[in-house]
Amino acid sequence: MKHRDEQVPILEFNNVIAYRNDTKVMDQFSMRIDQLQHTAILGPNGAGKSTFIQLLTHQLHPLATDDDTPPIRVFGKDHWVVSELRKRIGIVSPEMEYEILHNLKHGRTNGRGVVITGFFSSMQLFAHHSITDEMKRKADRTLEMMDAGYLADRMFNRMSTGEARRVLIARALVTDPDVLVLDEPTTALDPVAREKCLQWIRNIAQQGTSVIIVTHHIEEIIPEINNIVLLRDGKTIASGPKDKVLTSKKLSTVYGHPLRLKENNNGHYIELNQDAS
Ligand SMILES: Nc1ncnc2c1ncn2[C@@H]1O[C@H](COP(=O)(O)OP(=O)(O)OP(=O)(O)O)[C@@H](O)[C@H]1O
Repeated sequence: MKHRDEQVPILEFNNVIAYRNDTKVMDQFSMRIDQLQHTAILGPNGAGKSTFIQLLTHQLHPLATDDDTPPIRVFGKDHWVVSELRKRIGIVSPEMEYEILHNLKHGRTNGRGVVITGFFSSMQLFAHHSITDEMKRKADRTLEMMDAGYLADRMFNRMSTGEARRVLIARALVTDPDVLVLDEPTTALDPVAREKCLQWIRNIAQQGTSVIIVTHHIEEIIPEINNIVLLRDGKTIASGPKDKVLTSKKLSTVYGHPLRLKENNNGHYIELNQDAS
């Protein structure tokens, strides 16, 4: 069980304004995620989801506020040593998958090696990284937790997309983070791999790690998610408990098209209202 100060929110974004090049891509974006909440940040293409992740990892910085209130606080603090922050927030994103594969062109790394990069908050292993036996054992244990022990010695660029995704989730979990952030976790997975991936994420959430899923796929909202943030054009359209925010009306607003929210045994999905123009 993790030791946490349950009074301190995991994340607070207060009227965040952010630019990419000269374009304003976050415009007064506010939200809060408390400890023990599992959250989906949902929005259409271009809503600002990748921007949110870049702000979270300090790859991008928000504009300072007029009154010096910190626009972003993570675990109650507005200043972090990035490598320390990355150990407390495990992230899995398509960009990371791409970057690790790209780096592998310059060297061969197996599943264990990819997981070990999580200890160094890096995308590849360098000669100066001193890898301990305990790190190797922890990497193997974390892979086994994801039913991926058999991938420890397999080269990363010889894995299927589903296998690589599991290894990246293990990489994100190897430092026992408080929070796991998943950017469109089931993209490019076949239906079986997708269901398995969602089941592992459910297990992780049930074991006490806060999960944040950033996505435009309603289907990725696992039952454990109890907090929803709807994002469009860099602004918060709505946020709060799932039963209040995940409605046909609010989703129609966020996606800019009339639609109906449906639910079956597998979870939520949407149907477009074809009568609407
Ligand atoms: N480097 C950039 N320079 C200028 N504008 C950018 C840049 N990158 C993204 N944007 C713009 O910022 C806005 C938010 O983009 P972002 O990638 O965060 O959205 P997203 O929700 O992740 O989209 P998707 O679901 O398509 O990945 C978009 O309008 C996009 O065109």
